Amino acid sequence: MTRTRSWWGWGTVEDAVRGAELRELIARASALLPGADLTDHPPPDVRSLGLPPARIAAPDSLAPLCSSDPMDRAAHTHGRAFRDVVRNLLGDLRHPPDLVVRPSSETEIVDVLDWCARARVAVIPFGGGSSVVGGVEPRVDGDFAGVVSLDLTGLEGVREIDPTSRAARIGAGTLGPALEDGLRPSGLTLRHFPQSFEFSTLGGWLATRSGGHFATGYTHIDDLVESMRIVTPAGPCESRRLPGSGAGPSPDRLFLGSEGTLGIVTEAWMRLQPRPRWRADASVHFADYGAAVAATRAVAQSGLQPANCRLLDPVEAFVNAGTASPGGVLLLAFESADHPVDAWSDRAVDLCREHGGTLPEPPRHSSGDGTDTDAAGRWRSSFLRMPYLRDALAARSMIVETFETACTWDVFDTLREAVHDAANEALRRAGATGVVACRFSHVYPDGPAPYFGIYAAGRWGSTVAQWDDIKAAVSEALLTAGGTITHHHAIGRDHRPWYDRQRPDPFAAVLQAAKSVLDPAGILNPGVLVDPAPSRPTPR
Ligand SMILES: Cc1cc2nc3c(=O)[nH]c(=O)nc-3n(C[C@H](O)[C@H](O)[C@H](O)COP(=O)(O)OP(=O)(O)OC[C@H]3O[C@@H](n4cnc5c(N)ncnc54)[C@H](O)[C@@H]3O)c2cc1C
Repeated sequence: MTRTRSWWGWGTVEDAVRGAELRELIARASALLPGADLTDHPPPDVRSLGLPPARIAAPDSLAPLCSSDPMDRAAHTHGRAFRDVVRNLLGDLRHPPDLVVRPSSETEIVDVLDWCARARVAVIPFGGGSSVVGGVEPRVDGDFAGVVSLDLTGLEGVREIDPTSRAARIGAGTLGPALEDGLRPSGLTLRHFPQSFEFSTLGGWLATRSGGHFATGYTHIDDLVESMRIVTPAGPCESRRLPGSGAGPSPDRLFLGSEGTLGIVTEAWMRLQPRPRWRADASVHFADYGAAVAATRAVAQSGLQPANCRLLDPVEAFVNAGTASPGGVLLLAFESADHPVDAWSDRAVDLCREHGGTLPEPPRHSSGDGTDTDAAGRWRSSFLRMPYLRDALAARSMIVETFETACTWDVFDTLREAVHDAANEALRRAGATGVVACRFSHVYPDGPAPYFGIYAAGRWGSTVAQWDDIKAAVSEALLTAGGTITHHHAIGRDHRPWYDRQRPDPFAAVLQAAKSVLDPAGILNPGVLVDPAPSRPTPR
């Protein structure tokens, strides 16, 4: 069945929450927040939005790649954060792109960049459009004649597989499912599964340094890339395929996380792995959250490298897993393509027991052909379903959003307390009732990546302002307590005030210098990550 991408919310129109699933969701929200007004606010008709006319027209040679269709422009106006979805529902599309441009080759990208530099048009690279930090939003200051959204999904496909070195050359516009489908006949996988997997692209992952859902080991896109090809306004740049190299600073590291400000990633050689066959998983309950954190740290520092090591605090366990456990629940999983993992799982469970953990059910072990086991499959589909549930609640005046960070273990307790205090105070200021939940998305030997969720009853028409106030407060708390403004969601436009304070000044100057060399006209994603250096008067 063909599916229609939603212009305003997550995923496809056909997959929106409805029927029994919707009734159950509303019942759960009412139980969590009694008295909340959960009246539905459906999306407006795009034709009624009255988008301003496009300010620019492409030259005839590029016109076939360009669309000024209102539906296209509306769908490329925002990313897919909570605040994006709500603004779409409210019909608040202040900064639509003038044109959506769809190249399908590097030559076309070069031609588009040439035209935009000449005509002073800003270019916003757009992969799947799943940014949650305003990274694809044409909110652009400066003297630009207009803005184009450069939709890169035409650069798609697995183009070449090297089974000997276990790597593949893949087009940057390839969406997650097509990428894995292209690799499947080889028995290999990229094994990179961000929650946005279905509607985000390889180029977007590289440009934002995305994090997959595995908790340790190879889960960041950074570790999976062998070489990258980038088209910059100053010319193409391609790194050599190498398993490792000590030849100076890494060129790939300059472009990883550059968020479309230095060039367009067109393709990359990515490291592959065989599909896992052996699995073991366990859920450990705790009576005390401090003990649960200590157990998680012990597992993270044990060298066992669990695929999943997701500590849910009691609120998160209740809201998202329907489990009541006063100290939270640690979800553990191990997997391997090569050997049974029971011994690793048993050792991790022993470590948890040493910290007071108990297992209501014995650990599960399985082996198979590399497709999901029932439990893993169920977990993955509920994980992929969450953004649809968020949209249904956002349309019913709820504030449902996440933010994430990473910190060293020694400051985690202080950071968590500071975030809770800041969020609760902001909720109080907003007159909203709600809860703050925390889970670890990733763990490292030296610290966790805490991922917070806010679930609150808001006021329709005010939920964006209410969320922005909460977000500013918790961002201050994160930075002050020693965390990072983001662990894997990137900087975009929304995290700039905190990122500018977090990064060392000399590094900011180097980034600015790189920007002036690679994008001398400053047309690429203005406002994201770094501003062009102020122009200096020419010496006489
Ligand atoms: C529901 C939901 C769940 C999410 N889960 C995760 C998660 O688990 N892990 C995670 O890391 N992130 C997650 N995200 C954030 C987002 O999906 C990631 O940042 C993702 O990597 C963006 O990919 P994209 O293709 O959608 O890129 P876009 O959103 O289209 O773009 C993101 C940024 O990259 C730039 N860009 C895109 N393509 C290119 C290119 N080819 N060359 C140069 N620049 C480019 C854009 O200009 C923009 O600045 C989630 C978002 C949502 C809405």
